[in-house]
Amino acid sequence: MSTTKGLEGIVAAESSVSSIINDQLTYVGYKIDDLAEQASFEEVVFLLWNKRLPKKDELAQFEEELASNMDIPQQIIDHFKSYDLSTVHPMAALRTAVSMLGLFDAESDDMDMEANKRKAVRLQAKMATIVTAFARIRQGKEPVSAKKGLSYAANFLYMLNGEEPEDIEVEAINKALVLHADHELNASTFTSRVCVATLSDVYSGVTAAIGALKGPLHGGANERVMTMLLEIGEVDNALPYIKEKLANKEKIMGMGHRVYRTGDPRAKHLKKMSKELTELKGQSKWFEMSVKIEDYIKETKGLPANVDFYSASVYHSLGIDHDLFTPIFAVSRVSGWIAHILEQYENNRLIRPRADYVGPTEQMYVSIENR
Ligand SMILES: CC(=O)SCCNC(=O)CCNC(=O)[C@H](O)C(C)(C)COP(=O)(O)OP(=O)(O)OC[C@H]1O[C@@H](n2cnc3c(N)ncnc32)[C@H](O)[C@@H]1OP(=O)(O)O
Ligand SMILES: O=C([O-])CC(=O)C(=O)O
Repeated sequence: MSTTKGLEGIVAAESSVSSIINDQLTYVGYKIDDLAEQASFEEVVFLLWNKRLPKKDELAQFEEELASNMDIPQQIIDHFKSYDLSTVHPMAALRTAVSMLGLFDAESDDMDMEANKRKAVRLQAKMATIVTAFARIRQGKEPVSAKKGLSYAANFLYMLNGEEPEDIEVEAINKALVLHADHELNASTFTSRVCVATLSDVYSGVTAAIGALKGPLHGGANERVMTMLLEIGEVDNALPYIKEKLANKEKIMGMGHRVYRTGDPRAKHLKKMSKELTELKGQSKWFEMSVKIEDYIKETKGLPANVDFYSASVYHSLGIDHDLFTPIFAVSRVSGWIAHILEQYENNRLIRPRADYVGPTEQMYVSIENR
């Protein structure tokens, strides 16, 4: 048997959720550039789940459904309060909380498609609340409930900070949520599909996906980009720092991609947002430093910046804690995970590849006394 390390280039599913063709990303055939510039996150979630854009009244109804499902069980809040939160990563808390959510959902194991769609709304709605409640509780504050009439992006910031955000902040979060919503068969989405292809439930699929997103080679890279920028400290230190990392054969976080060769089409939108926001907040050094790194890695290694690279300085300029960057990714990507989970259920077959055995053969068993 021949193997392809990391399953590179292997087509493992048919999907009509999103596509990457010639380095262009579309959601259900709509260009990411159009969606990033014009769509609300709620519109994009509707699109991914229904494979069409909503009409005005459908969108209003969907927004209302999301907004009215944002509260989370008090037991999850109490559970958060019971940890030593100084040692808990919010992605671990999110992974556990989503698994717990399944325990409070009477339809958790109902595999009917309509029941799965109802769970989808509840899960998408509650993800933002889980992340923001965790963030507040560890600061010794009480969680803030969602406010009626605010968009999903605005409510995320409202529940995080306890005050209504500025328009530009909402625009930045909405754009980030739109850009992160789906990405074909990335590692976490593949994980969710493998999980539910056993006919396990939606909560299991999403819990598994959160675990996969957490790693630094995937969603966890955005937090590490900020760690790197902080270590660099000043624009003039950027290139010596990067050269030393490369000399030590270390990877530069936020750079490179398994699929994109010429560039990640999402990065330019976040780059623009990063420039605007860092200038507005008097922190343009984070943007300038990022540009230096991006240019150098592109020139010397031919590697493009990925979606995680500029999202770091965008979130930092919004004053968001760095370990919440990956949870924000999850708050968006859960929409894509769910779209893929529903698609998997619709045309399911167990996902079970083979391994090429390279261990010893023909071993003789020796009893424990004689080893
Ligand atoms: C939302 C997302 O998940 S986007 C990806 C987020 N992850 C990151 O930003 C982490 C940094 N990037 C990486 O680790 C990689 O580019 C990945 C994991 C994204 C994709 O990698 P793969 O397709 O598996 O490529 P792989 O890791 O095998 O690297 C191929 C070569 O490019 C180099 N390379 C790839 N990415 C980087 C990087 N960020 N910095 C330096 N070198 C890199 C590798 O060292 C390797 O070089 P070699 O052939 O001389 O050994
Ligand atoms: O597709 C991938 O491998 C990683 C990625 O960019 C994403 O999940 O958004």
